[in-house]
Amino acid sequence: MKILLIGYGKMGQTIAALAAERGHEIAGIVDLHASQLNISDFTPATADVAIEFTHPDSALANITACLRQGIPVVCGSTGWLHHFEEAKDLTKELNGSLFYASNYSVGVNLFFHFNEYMAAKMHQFGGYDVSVREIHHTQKIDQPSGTALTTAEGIIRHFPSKTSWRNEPAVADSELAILSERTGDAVGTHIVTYTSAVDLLELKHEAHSREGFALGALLAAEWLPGRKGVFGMKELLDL
Ligand SMILES: NC(=O)C1=CN([C@@H]2O[C@H](COP(=O)(O)OP(=O)(O)OC[C@H]3O[C@@H](n4cnc5c(N)ncnc54)[C@H](OP(=O)(O)O)[C@@H]3O)[C@@H](O)[C@H]2O)C=CC1
Ligand SMILES: O=C(O)C1=N[C@H](C(=O)O)C[C@H](O)C1
Repeated sequence: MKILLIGYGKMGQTIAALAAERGHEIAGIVDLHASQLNISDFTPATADVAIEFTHPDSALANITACLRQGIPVVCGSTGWLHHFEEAKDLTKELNGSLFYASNYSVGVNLFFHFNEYMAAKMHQFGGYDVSVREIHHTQKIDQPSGTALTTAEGIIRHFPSKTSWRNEPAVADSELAILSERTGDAVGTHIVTYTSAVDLLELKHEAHSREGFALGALLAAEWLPGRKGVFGMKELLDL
């Protein structure tokens, strides 16, 4: 497959290396400083699919440009989801193909699945409070992480005494605290903690490298072409 890489930072470079191992060709690289190319230089004849990992402020514009060029796009950038409805509407209007995941790691998507199951069970038995903690490298721009937000949304859907989240210790019982920590080059850790008067239960995912994210993004890129609409890891992994 010919893959257009948009963003050639930590993720773009990890994906490029793994794409080569999987026999793919890099059709081109679009990056703020590492390349002079633009998305408008590419068409479906020159790129089968684009993979976008850039910045919260550029994700929507990059997705829009790919959709306008008719190139299916796999987006991994986080921190832009307040624009997700616009991206969905444009995908529909242009009969395009968009894949989005706040986290492409297969392990994290299993974590999301177990998180929802656990929230429902913990609420059913009662007596527990719940919080979310995420730990990332100091270069990370958005806070809380996209993965922590997906986790929080999963809890709020299944644990009805939490109705909103707050990115600091909770003030009201109905608030789900998401605590964010930035340290060194931590790749990404997410922990859900339930505490009661008598015990503590935790669900934790810790990424050891970026290769799990890169593999998931490539699996999505291999799966997306030929499918029209907006998709995510639940469809890809049949979770
Ligand atoms: N969904 C997932 O599984 C994962 C998501 N992410 C998310 O992916 C994004 C990128 O992460 P990461 O690779 O670690 O970040 P980096 O900062 O290492 O890389 C981002 C790259 O994008 C470039 N860039 C910035 N703006 C644009 C633009 N408008 N067009 C093209 N390129 C641009 C940057 O250039 P320059 O450095 O010159 O500014 C940089 O090379 C983040 O939002 C992060 O949260 C990360 C890991 C996994
Ligand atoms: O910026 C990162 O590094 C990561 N971002 C994603 C997020 O915001 O959840 C996924 C992963 O945790 C790494």
